[in-house]
Amino acid sequence: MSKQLNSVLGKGAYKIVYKGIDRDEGYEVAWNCFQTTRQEYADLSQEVEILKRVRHPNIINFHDCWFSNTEFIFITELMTSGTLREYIRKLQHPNVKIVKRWCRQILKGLIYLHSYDPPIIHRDIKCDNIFINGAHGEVKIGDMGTAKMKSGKKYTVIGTPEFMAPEMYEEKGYNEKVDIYAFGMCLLEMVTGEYPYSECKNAAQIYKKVSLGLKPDCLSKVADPDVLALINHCIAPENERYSAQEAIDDQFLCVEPEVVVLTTNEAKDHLTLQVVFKGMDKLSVKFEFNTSTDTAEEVVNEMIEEHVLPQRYQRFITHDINRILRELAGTAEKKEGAGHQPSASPMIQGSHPHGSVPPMTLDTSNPSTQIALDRRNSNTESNSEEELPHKEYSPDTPIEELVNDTAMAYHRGRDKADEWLAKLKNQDIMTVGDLKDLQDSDWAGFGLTVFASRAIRNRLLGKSTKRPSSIARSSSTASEMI
Ligand SMILES: Nc1ncnc2c1ncn2[C@@H]1O[C@H](COP(=O)(O)OP(=O)(O)OP(=O)(O)O)[C@@H](O)[C@H]1O
Repeated sequence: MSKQLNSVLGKGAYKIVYKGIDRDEGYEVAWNCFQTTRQEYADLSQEVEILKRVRHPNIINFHDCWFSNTEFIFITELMTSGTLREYIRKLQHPNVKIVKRWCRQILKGLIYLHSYDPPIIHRDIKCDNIFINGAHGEVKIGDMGTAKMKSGKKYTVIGTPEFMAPEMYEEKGYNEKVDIYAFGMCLLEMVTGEYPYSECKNAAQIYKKVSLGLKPDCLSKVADPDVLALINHCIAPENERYSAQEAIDDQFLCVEPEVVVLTTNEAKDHLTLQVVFKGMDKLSVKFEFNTSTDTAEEVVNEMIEEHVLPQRYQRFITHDINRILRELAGTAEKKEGAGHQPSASPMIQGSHPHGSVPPMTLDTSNPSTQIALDRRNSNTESNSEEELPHKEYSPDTPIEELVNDTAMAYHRGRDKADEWLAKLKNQDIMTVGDLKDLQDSDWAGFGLTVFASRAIRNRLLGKSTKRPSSIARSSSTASEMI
C-alpha cells in the first residue's frame, strides 16, 4: 500500500503527479492523480489489466490503481532525473553516443510493446513522456495507457500534434507504426534541440503541413546522413515506415563491439576473452581462446554458426582478436629483448604467446547478462549434462540442493556452485519455490550467465537438453538482443 507525500513532481494538462512511498517495501513511487468519473474508471478496466502485465526495463512500471472520490489514482515507478525533453534542453546538443543509447532503449521498449498480440500502441510517444534515471542513464517510456483516459476529455486529440503520424488525423484507423513516427520526431528533437514543427503557430497549421506530407523545417538542420536516413525511415508513409525492430537494426544504431582480455593462465596460452558491445551494458559474450590451437577466424565463425554473434560483426571481431594476439606477441618480443623471459614466437592468428601478458582492458564493470560460451577447447568445463537421475524438487527444498546438483550435472566445481548461489541469494531466492513461475526477465536480473540460468532451469524443470549452452536457442543471444 502506498502513501502520498506532499511534494509535487509535476503537473501536466491532465494529471498531477506527487511523490509517494510504498509502505510495505519502503521505496519511493510516483503517485498520479487523474480527474475522472467512476464510470470512466470502470471503462478503463481492460487497459489497466494490460498495464499491470507490462514489465520491461525500458517502460515505467505500473504498480497499482484505484478510484477515489473524483480521481483515478495510479502508482507507478518513480523516475528521478526528469524527462528526456528537459535533458535535451540541459545538454544543448547531446553527443551522438548518448543519442544512440537513448534511441536503443526507447526502441527496446517499443519492440516489447509492439510484440503483444494485438500490439500495445503507446499513442503519445514524445520526449516529455520519456523519463531518465540519471545515475545510470537509464531511459524509460512513461505515460503508458493514458491515451484512452484522455480521449473524451476537453482536449479531444489523442496524442500531441507535432508527434502524430498523418494517419492518426484520419478516420481510417492506425496501427503501432504511429509510435515509430513519433519516435522519429523524438530523434529529430534530440539531434536538433528543437521541437518539430515549431515554425507552426497552432495545431491546425501542423495538421495542414502533415497532411500535405511536408516535413518539419528543422529536418534540414540534421547534418549526419545516418541520422537523417533513420529519421526519414521512421516518418515515412505508414506502408514504407520502419518497424521498431527495423529501426533498432538500422546502421546508425548498430553497436560497435570491442574484444577485451579478461584472464590468462600462467603459460599465457589460454585466454578468456570477452566481446563487449559498447552502449549495451547488459550484453557481452565471453569465450575461451586457446592460442595453441585456435585462430580468430575459426572462433568467430563458430560463434556465428552458434548464433551467439551476428554475422555482421564477423570482420570486426576477428580483426580485434587478431589485434589482441599481435599485442600479446609484441609484448612477448619486447620482454624477450629485455632478457626477462624465455623466447616467444610471434603470435599472430593463433600461434603461441609464451611471453608475459601486457596490461589489457579488463572489463569488470559488466556483471550482468554474460553469454559464457564454453568452447570446445575449454579444458576446465564442459557443457554436456551428465545423466544424473531426474529429481523432483519440492518448493521448500533449499536452493543449495538444486544449485549443487546442477553444478555436479554439468561438471562445475564447488566455486561455480557458490558463485551461482551467491547471486540467487542476493536476490532473496532461498528455496526452489522462489524460482517457480519466474519470467525470463526475472532470470535475466539474477546476473547469472546464460549458461548457468539455462542449466539451473533445466534441472528444475527436469529437462535434459544435453547442451544448456546451446546458445543458438537461448532467449538472450547477442544476435537477438542487438
Ligand atoms: N513516473 C514519474 N516519475 C517522476 N516524475 C513524473 C513521473 N510521471 C510524471 N512525472 C512528472 O509529472 C509531470 C506531469 O506528467 P505528465 O506530463 O505525464 O502529465 P499529463 O497530464 O499526462 O501530460 P500531458 O500534458 O503531456 O498530456 C511530468 O512532466 C513529470 O515532471
